[in-house]
Amino acid sequence: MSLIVDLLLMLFDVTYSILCAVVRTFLHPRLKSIDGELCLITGAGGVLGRHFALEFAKEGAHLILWDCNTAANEQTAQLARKLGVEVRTYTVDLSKRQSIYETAERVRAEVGDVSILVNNAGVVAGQRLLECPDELLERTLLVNCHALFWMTKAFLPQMKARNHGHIVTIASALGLFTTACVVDYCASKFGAVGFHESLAHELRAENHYGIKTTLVCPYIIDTGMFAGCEIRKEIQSLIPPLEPLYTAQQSMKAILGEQEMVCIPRIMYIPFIARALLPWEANVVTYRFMGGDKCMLPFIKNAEMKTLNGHMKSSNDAV
Ligand SMILES: NC(=O)C1=CN([C@@H]2O[C@H](COP(=O)(O)OP(=O)(O)OC[C@H]3O[C@@H](n4cnc5c(N)ncnc54)[C@H](OP(=O)(O)O)[C@@H]3O)[C@@H](O)[C@H]2O)C=CC1
Ligand SMILES: CC1=C(/C=C/C(C)=C/C=C/C(C)=C/C=O)C(C)(C)CCC1
Repeated sequence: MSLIVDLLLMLFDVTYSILCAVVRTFLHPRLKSIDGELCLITGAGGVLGRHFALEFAKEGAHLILWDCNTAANEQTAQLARKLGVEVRTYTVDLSKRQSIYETAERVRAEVGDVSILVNNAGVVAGQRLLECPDELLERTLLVNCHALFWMTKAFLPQMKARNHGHIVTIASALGLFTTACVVDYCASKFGAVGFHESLAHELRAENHYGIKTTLVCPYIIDTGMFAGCEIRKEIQSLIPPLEPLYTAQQSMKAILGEQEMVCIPRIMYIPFIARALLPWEANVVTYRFMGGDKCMLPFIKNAEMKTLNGHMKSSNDAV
């Protein structure tokens, strides 16, 4: 008898959550205030990280900015301070667990408890598997995936103690479906998606309803990180690379609306669902038609040129 009651309740909850999601899609959800909250952003010297810092500052959040690039991080801090919030910067190597734990300890001692954690820093090797040095492959996994464990272990305990906080994972569309020549990146972002979802379940199972989680899965963003990556020309005009500011603003809407997951643009839900529903070969031919199968080849060429020129990525002066 209790099974039938539970089943009916579950079906009611399923219907209710679908209706809520549909309503959310068409109406503007209520956005929470984060005025005065302490927000930590990793990769804050980078293009998207800088936009996040400025968007959070506009909402009145005080900032802790982490990056390995001290100069770029300071530039972000200067821009954010002009918006009237307190900003502290920390130089940290996210590929090193000890560096994360030591810097987290400093943040706790010097500033206090972080209530919003935005795991944004990310890297990509930009080479074919067999041509890529092991260290570069390993770095992608360490920065994009392992760092999520150490960051969360460092800052979640204080959130739990107050039953208040928000953990944001900047993953990727390539954490939901894959393409060729980005094995390190896809493995790390699939890892990030799995990490994020399991953590969200863990918090729910423990009734920590005050701690929110948001997973952000963007398509190509025009930041330079994936410079050259392109799909079939005719389709590219239908799905152009995202503007970094637009990506940050869409992500903010999801974060402040306490949305669990967002694909940017929304059309990225289609290849995500198709990957699960269609046979493998059906996905292969669709990708081939859309130029998704070889989209990384010009990007790899680009990355090779940059390596030959002695630097791995273009500058961060886009903001
Ligand atoms: N660009 C795109 O097309 C997309 C990006 N994303 C994701 O968005 C996030 C932001 O990307 P984007 O702004 O484009 O990238 P950027 O390269 O502009 O920014 C990344 C920042 O992280 C820093 N960083 C790299 N490695 C470390 C490390 N070991 N320790 C500390 N900081 C580090 C970089 O420093 P440095 O400059 O010195 O390397 C840089 O400042 C990433 O997670 C990325 O995977 C998701 C979808 C698409
Ligand atoms: C594979 C594939 C596509 C191309 C996806 C691309 C090019 C994604 C790039 C994402 C990046 C660079 C993310 C970075 O984090 C389409 C045409 C959308 C749909 C068919 C399958």
